[in-house]
Amino acid sequence: MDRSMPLAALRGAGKRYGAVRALDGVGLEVRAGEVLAVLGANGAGKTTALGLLTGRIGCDEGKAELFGRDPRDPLARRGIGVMLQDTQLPDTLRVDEHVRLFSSYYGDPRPLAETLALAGLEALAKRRYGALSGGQQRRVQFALAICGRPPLLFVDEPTTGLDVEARRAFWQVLRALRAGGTAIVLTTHYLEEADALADRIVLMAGGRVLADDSPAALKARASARRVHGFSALAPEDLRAWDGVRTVAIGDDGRLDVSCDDVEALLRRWFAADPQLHGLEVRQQSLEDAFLHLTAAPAARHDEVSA
Ligand SMILES: Nc1ncnc2c1ncn2[C@@H]1O[C@H](COP(=O)(O)OP(=O)(O)OP(=O)(O)O)[C@@H](O)[C@H]1O
Repeated sequence: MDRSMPLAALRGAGKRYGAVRALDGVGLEVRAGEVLAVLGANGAGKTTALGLLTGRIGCDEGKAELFGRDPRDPLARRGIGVMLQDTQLPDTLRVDEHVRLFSSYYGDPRPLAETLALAGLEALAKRRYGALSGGQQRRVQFALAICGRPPLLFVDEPTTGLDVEARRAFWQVLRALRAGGTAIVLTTHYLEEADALADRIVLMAGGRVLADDSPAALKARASARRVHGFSALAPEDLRAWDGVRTVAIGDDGRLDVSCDDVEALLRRWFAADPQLHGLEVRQQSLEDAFLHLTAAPAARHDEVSA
């Protein structure tokens, strides 16, 4: 396979469920060795995007690629490990039996002990799956996703419901896998998780990609300050100015401008619009940047990067 080719990609991908547009023209790429976090609120389309990339469901529009093939091609799927949100496994099998069985599907599986250790299951190897707690069952599902040494791992909201300690321990394991060359796509609701783990964050809302950037670049974007004010000027006027990053119209009708240099912006804004009033200046946090990006669609469409 061409080394510059992404391991997996969505290209203009759309998916409908009846009247619901779960995905709408989504493009994203997963590159070798990276951790890509797909971040978004409930219903943003994260699981659907993972479903298309892993071949569990097909696109209605656009296409999905996995190792340059259709993700539904078993040859492509052989190279991935997947941990979904809801996985039903037989209750009566023991943990080690589950892992052995799954490992037997792969040509070059990890040794059982290594898989159990990575998933934190050493002490639970002889327990029946049905006798495990929810968090422990998640660990078994994770073990099954990694036992085949896949070069590309998909994990759907892996830490939802885990306590803080278990979440941190899981992050360590993902970091170790990445250090060993595994590319990882994880979906999460948690900004902190995406920030802690990801090389790149794809932020989704309403079935669309709102941002696709490194955490550092997103933070830099968030380091801008926001100025709100009632103005006779149109958003397009301000967008053309130096140092203005984004302009949107807020719920209260004020223009909402993010910029690098507040003083320079205000000098120019007052000169162009002496009636400017209702001013408010705020520092933007990372949380703010995400809330702002995932705001109501009307505001979202208004927003254009400067
Ligand atoms: N099988 C389905 N049938 C009908 N609607 C569906 C189906 N799967 C997903 N949807 C809808 O598609 C949209 C996107 O759902 P999806 O599960 O991809 O979101 P998500 O970002 O993973 O959400 P969550 O964080 O809650 O898991 C939602 O509006 C959801 O209700």
